[in-house]
Amino acid sequence: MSQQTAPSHTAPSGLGELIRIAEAQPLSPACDHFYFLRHGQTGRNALRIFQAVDEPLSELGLQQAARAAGLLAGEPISTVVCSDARRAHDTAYTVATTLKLVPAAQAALRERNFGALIGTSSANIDWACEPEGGETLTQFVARTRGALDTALRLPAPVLVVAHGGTLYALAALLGVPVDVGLLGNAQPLRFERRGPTWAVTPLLRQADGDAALA
Ligand SMILES: O=C(O)[C@@H](CO)OP(=O)(O)O
Repeated sequence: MSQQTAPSHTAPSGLGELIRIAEAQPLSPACDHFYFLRHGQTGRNALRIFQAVDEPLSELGLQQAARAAGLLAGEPISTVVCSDARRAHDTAYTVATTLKLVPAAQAALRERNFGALIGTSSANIDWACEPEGGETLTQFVARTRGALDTALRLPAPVLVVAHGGTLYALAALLGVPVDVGLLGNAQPLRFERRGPTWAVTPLLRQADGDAALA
């Protein structure tokens, strides 16, 4: 799983706009900690192409999901909630099975709908763009905020399995600085309340290559 080059960790274009929108509507979960997992790699992640909801995990993605399941197996997780996009659901199912849970799939946790950009290169992604037939950044942040607010009211600790965009929005909604190095596929993260602020700790500090980052 480490045959690719190390990630460059360069923040994508338009991320500041996403953060500005999210920070104006902060999220205040009642729980004191939860977990987040971006899905395993897909073939289109590796090629850096915007993908549809039916994109499956690649062979590497399946291995990453199994690795994440092993890392999360020792955590006392009570609820697994996931995006209903195939790549997130299949990752969540692998992890939840190890935890003897069943993931609850939510369309509201999907990645931003990039509309007409789906099928084109995401190498120079600009989160501030307004793709034809897709969601605006404001719409995406509002939808994601609502889905996360609902998910984090479920029996704790909760594991959310979703997307890179979900993680950018989540971090900004909690006021946690975005570390692009945490965006690699299937790297389990623990979010924890520390007084009035939140902190994020990776359960795995291993990236499988920047091809998966967008
Ligand atoms: O489509 C992508 O390349 C990214 C964008 O962040 O989404 P996902 O995390 O679903 O791979």
